[in-house]
Amino acid sequence: MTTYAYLGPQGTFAEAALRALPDAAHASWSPYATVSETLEAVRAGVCSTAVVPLENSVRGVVPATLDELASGGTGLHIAAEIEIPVTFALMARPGTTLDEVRRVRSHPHAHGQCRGWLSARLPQAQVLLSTSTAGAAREVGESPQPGDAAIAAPVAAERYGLTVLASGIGERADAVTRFVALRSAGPAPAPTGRDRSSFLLPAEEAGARTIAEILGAFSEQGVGPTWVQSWPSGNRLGSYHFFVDIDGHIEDDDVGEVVMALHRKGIAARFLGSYLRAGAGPRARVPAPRRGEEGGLSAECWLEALRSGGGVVAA
Ligand SMILES: O=C(O)C(=O)Cc1ccccc1
Repeated sequence: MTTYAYLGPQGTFAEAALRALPDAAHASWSPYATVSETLEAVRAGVCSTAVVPLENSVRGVVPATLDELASGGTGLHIAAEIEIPVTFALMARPGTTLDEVRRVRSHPHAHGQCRGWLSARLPQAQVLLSTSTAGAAREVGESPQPGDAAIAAPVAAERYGLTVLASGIGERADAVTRFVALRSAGPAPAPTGRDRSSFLLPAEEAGARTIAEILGAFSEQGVGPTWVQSWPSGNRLGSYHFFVDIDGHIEDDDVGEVVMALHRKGIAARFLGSYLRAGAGPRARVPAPRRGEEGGLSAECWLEALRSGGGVVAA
């Protein structure tokens, strides 16, 4: 039986992501307060798999998760990815009205997606950060202070006895967050034909190479990265680790060729896992270069437009 650790407490989006995993109904789940503690539960052997947020379609990556993956000591591989829609509600203890709200607690990614609403409706409210949305809701439920509110998933209001004062307060109704399930490094699950693979190119390996050289190793094999993130190594300005995702499985020939091509360039990529990719889209591969000029500006005209200061050009 899988034993899941997830970014808790109950009512987080991470919990919703866990629920979406195929074996969730037959697994045990334990909430942890922070991303680090969630991953530590797996490293310490208390749980087999950790579910943590990786990236949001509006606010971008979750630094705590990338920090852990980049630190090199995780010894964890991605076993699954889950994408779930995220919608936000403002909630407070029963009896509190919107006019009385003085402090709004939430996860930084939730605050970041509700800035417009907060500045329009609660411009004077103090923003307080919590380690998760449901953590913020729980703090408000337990807080004796009047005027406290939280931004969280509507389900967290029920869980912590709060009243929803406003819902759908995020900037984008279609916001999505990508979560990953991480477990101890080991052989990847068998290829399905709809897989994704993740790699970390550590700063010390990428060294003086340009990003073009690094990404060239992928495109030379016809493999287009679907996700690239540079992440500061902390050593000095300009020293980055690179996270790269590609469609395909480590067992696939072209993915294997990429790994070998990187190695020949002196870059020992760290493998972060092959797993069934979320979404049913086709495998991403490098498109053929544009040859004709049909239906658009010629490449020369486009360059000329940019050189003359035009960013937006009517075709
Ligand atoms: O705090 C949560 O509920 C999480 O799962 C992290 C998060 C917070 C805001 C948007 C997406 C994920």
